[in-house]
Amino acid sequence: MALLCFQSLRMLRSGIRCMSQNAQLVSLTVNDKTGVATLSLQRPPVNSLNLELLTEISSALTEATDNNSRGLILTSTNDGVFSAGLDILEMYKPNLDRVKEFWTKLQETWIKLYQTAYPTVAVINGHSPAGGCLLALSCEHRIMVKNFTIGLNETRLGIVAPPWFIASMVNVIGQRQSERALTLGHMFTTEEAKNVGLIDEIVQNKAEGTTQAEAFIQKFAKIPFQARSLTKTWLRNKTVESLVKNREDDLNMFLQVVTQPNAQESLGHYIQSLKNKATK
Ligand SMILES: CCCCCCCC/C=C\CC(=O)SCCNC(=O)CCNC(=O)[C@H](O)C(C)(C)COP(=O)(O)OP(=O)(O)OC[C@H]1O[C@@H](n2cnc3c(N)ncnc32)[C@H](O)[C@@H]1OP(=O)(O)O
Repeated sequence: MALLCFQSLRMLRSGIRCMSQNAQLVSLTVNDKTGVATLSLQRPPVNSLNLELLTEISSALTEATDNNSRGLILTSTNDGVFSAGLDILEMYKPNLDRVKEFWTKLQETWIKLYQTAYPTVAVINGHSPAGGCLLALSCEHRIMVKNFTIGLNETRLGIVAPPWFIASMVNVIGQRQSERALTLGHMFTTEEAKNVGLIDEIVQNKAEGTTQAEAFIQKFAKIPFQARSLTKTWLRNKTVESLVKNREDDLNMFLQVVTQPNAQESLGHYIQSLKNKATK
């Protein structure tokens, strides 16, 4: 409690204000001097994206919009894992109603993040596989701490990245590099990611990443907000519309793929391998 009060006091002094008071799996703060919001994922141990975390991310994005944020930094409270991607337990031996709700919330969260009017920067302060990589790809700028990995590794799990995951990657690194990386399920090191254009900057730590992220957002200070946001909408519209118009088909395809006996078997082995690794 004392620590909480001390932290709140320190935040107030630095002009940082807490938003999303009810959120538990994310924290949303805003810097009152710059209007930049910071959305931090905080679902231990690895920020795997389950229904509840996605729900809180989605609400936080709306709150940042309602608060007229000038920009948003997406990061993790875990220095080591940005996000482990989708929570595999949501897809393994799933309850049908819940898994439908889960996928629908993932679609909604991606659509919102991909289309925010304000500039978005991912400060990737840890590993970022699959769904974690998707979150980062959806931002406009990616800053990554050295010595971690990022990529769409779905094929390694015996599942496939949906077309909108693929499109998000192609829009950043192009067809050729995406084809090579996604079919192999390649996880790029920070340096490889920079070389291929998957990330924009390499930093030593999260604090440096945050400073750089604020500098990126500051570049838009003199650009009229609406002109910027409409340009972004038009640039990204084709990608988003292809999901918006086919959400039901996409859900059915997901259910079909993920409930295949082969996919379930692969997911089961993968969960076991993660558990074995964790107990070593
Ligand atoms: C329309 C077309 C059809 C579409 C079909 C499906 C499309 C699906 C699309 C996307 C899929 C995904 O996002 S799948 C998730 C992929 N993620 C991964 O492969 C990452 C796996 N995790 C790791 O590699 C590591 O955990 C880590 C590098 C992220 C962190 O390593 P660290 O050493 O710090 O932590 P541990 O490995 O010890 O893990 C701790 C703890 O967390 C559990 N864990 C890890 N990842 C996940 C996860 N993604 N979901 C659920 N749980 C996860 C791990 O098992 C450990 O648990 P225990 O402590 O209980 O042992």
